[in-house]
Amino acid sequence: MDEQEEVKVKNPWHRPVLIFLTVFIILGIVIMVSISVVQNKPLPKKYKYGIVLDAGSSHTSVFIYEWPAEKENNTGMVRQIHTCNVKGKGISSYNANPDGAGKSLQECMVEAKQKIPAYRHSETPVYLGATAGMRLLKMEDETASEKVLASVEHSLKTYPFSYQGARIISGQEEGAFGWITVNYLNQNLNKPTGTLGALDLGGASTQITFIPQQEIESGDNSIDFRLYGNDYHLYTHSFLCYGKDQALKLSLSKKLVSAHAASKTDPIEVRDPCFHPGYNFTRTVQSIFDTPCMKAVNISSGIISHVGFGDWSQCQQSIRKVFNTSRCAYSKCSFNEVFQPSVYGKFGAFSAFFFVMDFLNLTSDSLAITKQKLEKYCSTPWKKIVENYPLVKEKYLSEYCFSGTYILTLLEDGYNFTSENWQDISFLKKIKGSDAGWTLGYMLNLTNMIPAEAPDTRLMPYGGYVTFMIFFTLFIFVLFLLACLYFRQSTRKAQKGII
Ligand SMILES: Nc1ccn([C@@H]2O[C@H](COP(=O)(O)OP(=O)(O)O)[C@@H](O)[C@H]2O)c(=O)n1
Ligand SMILES: [Ca+2]
Repeated sequence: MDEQEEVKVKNPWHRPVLIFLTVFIILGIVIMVSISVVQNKPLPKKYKYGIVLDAGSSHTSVFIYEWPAEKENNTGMVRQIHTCNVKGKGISSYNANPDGAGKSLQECMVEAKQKIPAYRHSETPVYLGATAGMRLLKMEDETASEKVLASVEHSLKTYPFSYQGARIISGQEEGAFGWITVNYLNQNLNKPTGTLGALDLGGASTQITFIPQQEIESGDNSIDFRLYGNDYHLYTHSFLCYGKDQALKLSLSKKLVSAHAASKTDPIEVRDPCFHPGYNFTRTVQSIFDTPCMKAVNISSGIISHVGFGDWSQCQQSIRKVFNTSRCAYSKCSFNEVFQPSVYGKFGAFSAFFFVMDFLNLTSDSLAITKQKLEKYCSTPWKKIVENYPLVKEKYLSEYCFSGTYILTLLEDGYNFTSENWQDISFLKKIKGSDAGWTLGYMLNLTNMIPAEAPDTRLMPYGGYVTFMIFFTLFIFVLFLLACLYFRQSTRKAQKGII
């Protein structure tokens, strides 16, 4: 046995074998690390696309979305890359000329073809959702609304995309998908953080959606979702006819009816505190009553003289008359006998809430200051307003005093916001570059891009994984070297002992 050990210690091949082994191991580690880096390198990003047309009461917008093909189910991955505003009015205005509705989409759809790479066209879904303007047309003339939808369907099918349907979405869908959009973009859905309520103001309807702290007493106002493994129980309501354009007609019709009762002049003069002093515009009675939101009235004169006198507090009084708050069959209501729990948490207010408040520079003041500023704005003479904003169309310019006052009254008297929680409302247009609105949520839902359960995630991110592998391999290598060193020393000791 001693003889054998002596032979081993004195073996002349011992050192070259050790060197060879070390080089071999280093080479092995280098190869292993290189393969792991190459293997796990992220592939060049490929994108997928989706198109949603928001056929609103006042106009149609085309939204193009993009997302990395391999990360479909991760939250916050879809982003808006382009919008196109269709020229002219909303599709519901083509009731007498349905073919025009489809044709109106042409320019924006051609633009969509240019924005999306051709190899993706055939797999890019296109959805059209129509909101309150078409809901009203359907109530007024169902055949006309079907013809308009058939016309936009025919038009959308002529493009190389994957047509997925054109339909009137319900008020609940409009509210719920707006809520999903803002919370998806804020990446609230897979975290235990609070969610953001959604306030959407259109021309013909308005939506309020949030997670309440109390029970939802009416089934129509309740919506349940399971998203990324969390259950959401939402309150939502859509008020048809309470978009800002329809609300203006409601309010004007009430003023017209009382002016008609009091005055014998022809045309009837309607004095309006919601329009600037010096504003004077001739309207037809028909232009106010051309909506199913009101019962037709028997007013002989076809013409009214609409005269402004700019008094904010009287304007608010007149607007309060369009909200019926006298009856409520639940523990609490917003207005028109609609159940609404107390508003709770933070809210994002978008669409016309933002356009109007942004124009009036009222997006970040307290409720008291907001009222003061609005009062001053409404009392500014019309001549001065026109001078101050030469680039804004007079029709839009004339309505901001009404719209601002309507927004305040809707939020305070309608939804029961107070000066304490006014600052919980953020007036916003976009979140991280994508418009707040129902379209993104609608597409995410229809393409199943928000899973009910949280997707499986990797143990560690790519960079962390590679770093870990390199350090771990080096660690093992160092251990190996130490072992070799130890082996060498112990054999030397053994050698000395023998000699
Ligand atoms: N730059 C803009 C764009 C729209 N708007 C208004 O925002 C509202 C958009 O409503 P909409 O067409 O989406 O109508 P709904 O179908 O949602 O009721 C209309 O009242 C437009 O006049 C605005 O005030 N400023
Ligand atoms: Ca809208």
